[in-house]
Amino acid sequence: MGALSIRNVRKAYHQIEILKGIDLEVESGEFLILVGPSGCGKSTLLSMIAGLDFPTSGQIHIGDRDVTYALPKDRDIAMVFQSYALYPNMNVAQNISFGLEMRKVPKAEREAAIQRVAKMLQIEHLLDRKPGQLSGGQRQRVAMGRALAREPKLFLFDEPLSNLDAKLRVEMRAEIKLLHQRTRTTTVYVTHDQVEAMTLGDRIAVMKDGQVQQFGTPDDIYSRPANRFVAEFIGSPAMNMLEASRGGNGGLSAHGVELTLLSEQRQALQRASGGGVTYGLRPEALQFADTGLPGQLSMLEPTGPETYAMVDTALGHIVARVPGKVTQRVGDRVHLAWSAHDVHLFDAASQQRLG
Ligand SMILES: Nc1ncnc2c1ncn2[C@@H]1O[C@H](COP(=O)(O)OP(=O)(O)OP(=O)(O)O)[C@@H](O)[C@H]1O
Repeated sequence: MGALSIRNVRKAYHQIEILKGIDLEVESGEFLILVGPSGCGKSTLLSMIAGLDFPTSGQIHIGDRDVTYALPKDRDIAMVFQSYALYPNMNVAQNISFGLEMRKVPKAEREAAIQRVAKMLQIEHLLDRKPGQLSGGQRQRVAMGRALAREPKLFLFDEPLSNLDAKLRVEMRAEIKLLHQRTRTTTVYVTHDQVEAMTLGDRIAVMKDGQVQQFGTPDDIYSRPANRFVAEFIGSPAMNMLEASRGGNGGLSAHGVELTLLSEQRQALQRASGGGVTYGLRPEALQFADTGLPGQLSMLEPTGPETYAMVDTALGHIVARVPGKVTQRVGDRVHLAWSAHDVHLFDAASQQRLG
């Protein structure tokens, strides 16, 4: 049995089903990401795992215990929220040890836990300060310290970095990753940020409308998105989607342009429910070349290490993400080239992956 099992969990509020049968098995020590657009039910699912609310049906097991209807205090979990929820009148050391005190942990053990956690998070010099005297990042670290002090079975994070500025977010993201590598505590982490999802997760559950669209490693999700929604949600800029149709010769064409395919992709096309197929190309799969799909450069967005180039082609606007600076200028005629290995095919009607 895994560290956390979620079995056919459904939740309705006022007859509206918010979670529509969620199944997830999380292994011991794993870092699971719940990601999806606003309102897809990530936080609702996390509250069921935490015991802040109960499912309408289904079961939740932590280890071999059925905790579906157990209170939060009986689940051996620790939560870190986006609002740090520190006690303003207590100093950092007291904030860290408060949960232990409530559980009647002896003083010597509490002191040892404060030292262990403070060392791990490098906040030893802040132990006497009140939350009001700390920066956002330091407060977030204290909030994590409080959760870590208990050595819980399960660590739950609800968008813990969303209140931090961009630079601090990147730093704290790396710290959370290091912390997990050190403690190997099973973790469930909610975010709507795909970079956090890809960089932190051992596995990612991509959610939409109360359902898991795909559950896999970051590489699975990026390299073999299960459907069009996952393909467009993960990756920035988003995957280019070209509407194509099956030609008489077993291939694909769009606006009279023949699209490159591998032989296994031609075979996969036979699973399409109708004639319509969506041909997906990630911006990073495209290069400027001497020959290929012609188009006109309509916009350039240099970011420093790479440039996003918008090209108007017979197949529509296509975004290419090319390394470094580009020598071409807006208005120039260019050619786009790609390898058939980088093509993703989706059934236009069902939006499911074909190959
Ligand atoms: N207690 C509640 N009563 C009624 N509806 C609720 C309740 N809690 C959540 N919802 C609804 O459930 C849906 C999912 O909400 P949830 O907070 O889980 O989404 P989320 O994916 O975490 O979104 P966000 O990224 O915006 O936090 C929303 O439509 C929300 O309005």
